[in-house]
Amino acid sequence: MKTLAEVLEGIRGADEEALAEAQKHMDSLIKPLGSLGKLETMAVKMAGITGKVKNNVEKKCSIVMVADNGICAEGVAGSPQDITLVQGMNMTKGICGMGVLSAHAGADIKVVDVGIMSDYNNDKVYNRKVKYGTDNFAKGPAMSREEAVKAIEVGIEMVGLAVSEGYQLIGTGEMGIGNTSSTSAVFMTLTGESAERAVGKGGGLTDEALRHKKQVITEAIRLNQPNPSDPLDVIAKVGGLDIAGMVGCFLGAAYFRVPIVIDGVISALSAYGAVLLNPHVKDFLYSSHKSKEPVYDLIFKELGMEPILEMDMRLGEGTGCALAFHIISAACAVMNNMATFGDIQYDDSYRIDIRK
Ligand SMILES: O=C(O)c1ccc[n+]([C@@H]2O[C@H](COP(=O)([O-])O)[C@@H](O)[C@H]2O)c1
Ligand SMILES: Cc1cc2nc[nH]c2cc1C
Repeated sequence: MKTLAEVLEGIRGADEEALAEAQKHMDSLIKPLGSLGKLETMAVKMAGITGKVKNNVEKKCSIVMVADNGICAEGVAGSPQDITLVQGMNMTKGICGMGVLSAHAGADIKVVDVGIMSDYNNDKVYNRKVKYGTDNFAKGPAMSREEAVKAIEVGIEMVGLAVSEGYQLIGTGEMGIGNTSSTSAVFMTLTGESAERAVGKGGGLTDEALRHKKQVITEAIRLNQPNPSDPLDVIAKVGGLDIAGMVGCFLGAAYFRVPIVIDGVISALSAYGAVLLNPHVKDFLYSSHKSKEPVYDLIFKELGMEPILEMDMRLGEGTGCALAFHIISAACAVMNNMATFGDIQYDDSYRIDIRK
């Protein structure tokens, strides 16, 4: 099993030679230059990850980090806290939103208990419980730095396992009532952003409850004083085990050189955390849908990325990744299967490149 330190040390950026070769092949295909837009950039990006121009992403899975968040005690979430456990179990049966959409996309699911607050009987769950839910970060740190590192290493381990099983494309997912609070708290600390702009209604809140959520998060940051230039300190003090587990997935994907898809707002924040820990991680990231939770846009601006779908979704779980899988696979089909001008023996010198 890889440690966080080994992974941070071992991550390398995109394969520049493969990127250049892939761009050359893409530009030789029978179409106006750049006319397949993001499908082109997605297919070329894949080459930078794998080192190969042509890639197959048919074997794919989503890794779902399930954990409880102690901040729920403050009344910041509209859903009952035990939905975390209930949905975690439902995910192993494939009956929840992400289960149905993943099956539809031909993707497998790995459900990981990185911190559910209760015990259960389900051997389909990867039990990697770091602790029985985070502590309430309105009263003190959510967890210790060591626990945050352990949860990150769970994510790294799960991606390593998926890669050893032959998975070629990884999705991220989470289930953790209260985790839009930790997501906003981490982002506000890292960037200095205000609660007004960075806190939303998550799974559903009244306007009054939203005002309370903003207050609780602002106060919690003041109480814990996380160090904005130390992402691990921030994740430990005002983050969550679900977030830490996903940070580990993104770092692991970069280390093992496999493409990984960002899901909704919690996943986006985790990707941002991983990029802060090692900027090369960005070379391995694919976006999916734009989450309706307001901090999503702020995170994506920091990441310098754009979502590929706008579907008014805000369920999380890994639902957006399941949709993106179809499109990433389509991008690879373009690179793999379209003919070149050379193949059809047609002179392409008339083509004008109107890309910026
Ligand atoms: O992924 C998103 O963009 C997203 C936005 C809002 C809510 N969620 C899901 O809802 C839960 C968190 O919402 P909340 O209100 O309990 O903090 C968590 O289990 C997420 O899967 C997910
Ligand atoms: C049922 C349910 C499923 C969820 N999945 C993510 N957040 C959720 C919140 C609820 C309430």
